[in-house]
Amino acid sequence: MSGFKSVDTITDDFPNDGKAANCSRLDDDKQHHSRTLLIDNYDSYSNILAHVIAECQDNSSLPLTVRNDAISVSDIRFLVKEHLIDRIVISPGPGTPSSGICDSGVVDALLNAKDELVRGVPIFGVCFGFQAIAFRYGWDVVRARHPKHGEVSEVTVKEEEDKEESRRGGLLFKGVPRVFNATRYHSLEALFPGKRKEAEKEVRGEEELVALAWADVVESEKENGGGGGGGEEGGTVMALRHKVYPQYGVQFHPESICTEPHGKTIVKNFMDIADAYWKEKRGEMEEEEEGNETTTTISEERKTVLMKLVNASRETQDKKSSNKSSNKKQKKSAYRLHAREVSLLDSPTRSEDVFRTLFSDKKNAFWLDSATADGSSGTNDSNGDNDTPRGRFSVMGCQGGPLWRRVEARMNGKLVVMNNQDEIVKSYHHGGNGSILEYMDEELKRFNVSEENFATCIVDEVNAVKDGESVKGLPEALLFACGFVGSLSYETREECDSPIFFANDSSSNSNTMVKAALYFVDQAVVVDHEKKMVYAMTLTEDGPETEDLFEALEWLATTTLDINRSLLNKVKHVADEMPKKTVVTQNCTQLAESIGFKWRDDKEEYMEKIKTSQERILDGHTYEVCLTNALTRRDVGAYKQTRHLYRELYYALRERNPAPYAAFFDFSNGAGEEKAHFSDMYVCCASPERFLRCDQNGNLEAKPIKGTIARVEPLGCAEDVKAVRDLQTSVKDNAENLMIVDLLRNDLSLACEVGTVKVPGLLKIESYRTVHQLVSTVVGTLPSTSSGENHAEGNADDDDKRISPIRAFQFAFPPGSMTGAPKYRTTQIIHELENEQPREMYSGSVGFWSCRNKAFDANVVIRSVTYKDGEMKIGAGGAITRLSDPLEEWGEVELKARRIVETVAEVERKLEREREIKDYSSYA
Ligand SMILES: C=C(O[C@@H]1C=C(C(=O)O)C=C[C@H]1O)C(=O)O
Ligand SMILES: NC(=O)CC[C@H](N)C(=O)O
Repeated sequence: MSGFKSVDTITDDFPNDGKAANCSRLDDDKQHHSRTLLIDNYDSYSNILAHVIAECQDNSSLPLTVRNDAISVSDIRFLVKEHLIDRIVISPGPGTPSSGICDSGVVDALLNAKDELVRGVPIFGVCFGFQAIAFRYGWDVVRARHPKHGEVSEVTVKEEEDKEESRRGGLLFKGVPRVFNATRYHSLEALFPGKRKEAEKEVRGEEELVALAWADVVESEKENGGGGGGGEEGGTVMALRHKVYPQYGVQFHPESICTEPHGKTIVKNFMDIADAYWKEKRGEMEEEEEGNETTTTISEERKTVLMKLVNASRETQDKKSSNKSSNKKQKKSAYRLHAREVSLLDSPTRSEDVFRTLFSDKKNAFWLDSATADGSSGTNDSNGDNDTPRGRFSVMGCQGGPLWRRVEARMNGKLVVMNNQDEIVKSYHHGGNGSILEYMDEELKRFNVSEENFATCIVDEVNAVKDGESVKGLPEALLFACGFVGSLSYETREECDSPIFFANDSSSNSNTMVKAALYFVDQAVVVDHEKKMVYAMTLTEDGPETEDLFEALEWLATTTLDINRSLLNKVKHVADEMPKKTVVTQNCTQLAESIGFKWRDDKEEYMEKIKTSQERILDGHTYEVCLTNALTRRDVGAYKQTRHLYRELYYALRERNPAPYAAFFDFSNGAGEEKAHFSDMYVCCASPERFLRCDQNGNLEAKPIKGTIARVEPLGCAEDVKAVRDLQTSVKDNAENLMIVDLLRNDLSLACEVGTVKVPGLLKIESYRTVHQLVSTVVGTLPSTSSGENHAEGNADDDDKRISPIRAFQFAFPPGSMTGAPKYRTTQIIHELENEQPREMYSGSVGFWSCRNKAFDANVVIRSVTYKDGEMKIGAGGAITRLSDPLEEWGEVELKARRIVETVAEVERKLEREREIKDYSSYA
């Protein structure tokens, strides 16, 4: 597998980048502050494990986390000797310990270290880590008889009291019921060598490991603790310990949401065992080490690097706690938000009317559309299981005022920025590596709208609100206060922890591909569906009455007039023109082909790829693969015609497939400079899935979807209700979802404060026009310094140290529901299976990144049709697990693409008819 870093380099992209190194030894009182080294085997659950460890450590400090190829045994020896670490946790991970360095990096050498100092360090291995320990002591690590991914099993713990273990300060399972539930993610298992076939049996020394717990135990074996050492006729070994060294391992995942609360107890028990061990051993070891100065053989340079990491992780923690109370003075923001409001009360007006009246014929129009909440079209057809509103605000606009920008980033690092006069103001390779996320972060820092400004933003009432209170100021729940809106492609992942390797790197195709298309918006219209209000807002430079300010106020006045016009001017809706239901007898593929589309992988090819994905799963390389396919069509139409088509397409799509995170973007490129520098694109998206939202206070929320079942007409009938039940009880769908929930917990953990990552909603049903979905909610909170008042300070030094909301986005991107887990390895597998084809906007994220404290709300781009430079594209896919049936998965892909394909077919038919009538009348 390409892309793995070498063993003896510590990566500079380590998230805890620290200050200048300080090689001094720790003060004595900190010395025995148990420090854990977490070796991350490129897993997608390591960050949650880090949080669990932090919760178990005295001062909630995070472990020192290092990838398995970024540290050497000599490094570890140095850290132990300097009392900088005194226990090691080996994370889960893809692959097998039997592959040696390839999958396990330093782990293999660590477990095989000869010197007592390193051998003596207490070690706790999780899943891959567990298997690595077993492998080290001669067990076999082979394909499991009962592979499980995201499934919860009963684990039975050996009951007898173990004197040796108690001596070390307690048992690994102290306080855990004898039989408890734990989540498993493994394809391989550790088998006791004695159980191997006679012919293969090797002569080995005394057994060094003791099995402590089992799963998959048949009833008759429960009596004797689960089948001895584990083996063909026994259960699957779930926990082990070494007889002499304080080394422990568990095959299940203690950090999974479904192993709570026992997972944490087990980790804490390991910590206690390690503490007790050191109490007894430190003195002894030190004496031995006295005369043995040769054991740490790393260079001064290397020591500096290691100290930098240690200090950085310590600092992160200190910073988190100390900055909480700091109440630094706010520097005044240089930009100001102005707004006016129009009431929609007593009016049947919908956001579609507002968009059509104000922006339908405008250049660079966009619409972040909470379509499910939009008046009559928004039949919020949830079955009541999850009644929270799925989208309260819609944001729309077009080419705006003096601060407005059009931005496009390419894969080759090029960034082009155009102003509202159609002049290119910037065209460069940003920061040397073209980081669009960095660019956005910097710009949002510059344009920050302080909380004070947001709260006191004067909102002129246009229509006095009669009944009920009149609203003063913008609603607190509104995160958007101008800022970036747009679309980040799936390939933006190259700026995240998900490197891309194109075999044909030099091909101009991969280089000039659009990575991101955005507008920096300084004028926008916001519809509040809940309060039935419309706001026009604009961002201006703060200061005395400038011409810009005058123009901004004038824009507010004319825009509110236009909004009023949309109240009177009842526009034609798609709903009025199109049949609600079409009777199409062709299947999705036939229909798509009949209008000129072609799948990238036809049914046979796709099913073959599903099988390959499953092979990779069974080999232990991945637990779940979100595989996707794409329908494409070459479509070079006249500019005007294309613009018209995509607007009509979007109106129809939102009507026929209302979704809470829907969006329309006109990224067409007109003429002149714009044509010369920008791609010609449209995004029409009816996504039901929120990727990530961050509010003004740094509270993050992800709502991953996994589990899809078709609805049965008439909606709500007994069969339709049965479909909900089937989805709720499906082992496969529940497992898929749990895997992604744990993945998202992991992805939020990297940025969030320890103890804040929670799952307030697990496996809830949401129902849409054509499908029921299983949805979960994962939340977390950024350290308080990263949000709130401090942003306005503009103090670069301070700001750089904080985890900005965009960094949190970057840590979590690409959406885990579109990759599967573990993300790092799985995205590589996907890249290979999808013929190294970029997914482009599909699978990426559309949303806003606001000037209000960098709050953002971004979806997962699915159920979409996109257009770029002459190609129309509809992506669709689904999560593949060991339990997937290839034929059913193909059906799911067709199901997801179907409504989009139907909509394209219908709209084109309608436009064709209109053209014929027009031609006919002009002829007549
Ligand atoms: C890949 C798609 O959807 C993703 C996969 C889902 C699933 O496997 O059930 C559900 C929602 C999305 O996260 C798609 O719609 O194209
Ligand atoms: N979660 C894990 O660590 C998995 C370990 C190993 N790759 C397996 O599949 O069994």
